[in-house]
Amino acid sequence: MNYHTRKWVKPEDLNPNHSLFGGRLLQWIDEEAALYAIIQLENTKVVTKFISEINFVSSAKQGDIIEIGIEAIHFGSSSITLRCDVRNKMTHQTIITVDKIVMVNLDSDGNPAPHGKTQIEFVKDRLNSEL
Ligand SMILES: CC(=O)SCCNC(=O)CCNC(=O)[C@H](O)C(C)(C)COP(=O)(O)OP(=O)(O)OC[C@H]1O[C@@H](n2cnc3c(N)ncnc32)[C@H](O)[C@@H]1OP(=O)(O)O
Repeated sequence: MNYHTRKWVKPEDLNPNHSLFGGRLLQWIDEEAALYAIIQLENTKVVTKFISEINFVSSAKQGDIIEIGIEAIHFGSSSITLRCDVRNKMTHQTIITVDKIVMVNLDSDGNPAPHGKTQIEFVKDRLNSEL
């Protein structure tokens, strides 16, 4: 799993108990999943279809640095299924796990469309193959 994104937990990210607000974390995860799917599928019209059970394992507090990891676990016809782990950057303690996030590739009319992808690709390899 690659941890591409780091976040610094700030006062505006906290709940009334002064720990990281779960809704904020889910917002960050959804955006990270969308970015990951857009890059993999090479299409900016991708939406979140399904998010499986979410396990809040531990909390984060103000000042913590957390990192969001995403990996693709299945390539469907129009969909890509992702797994997500969020952990404390310094201690690697898990904060949240999401087993399945299904993102769907859309055409210009907003309908599901085959993406033609079958495996994880890296942008640097795509650029090298264009040389
Ligand atoms: C990043 C964001 O913020 S996006 C904003 C939030 N998301 C949205 O607004 C999406 C709203 N939903 C929709 O517009 C529609 O449900 C669509 C276009 C995504 C999908 O429409 P559907 O009629 O369900 O499409 P369809 O039945 O063809 O399924 C499309 C794919 O999703 C998968 N899928 C559909 N429902 C589910 C489900 N409940 N769980 C897992 N996968 C599912 C299907 O298996 C299919 O994958 P495949 O082509 O790889 O086999």
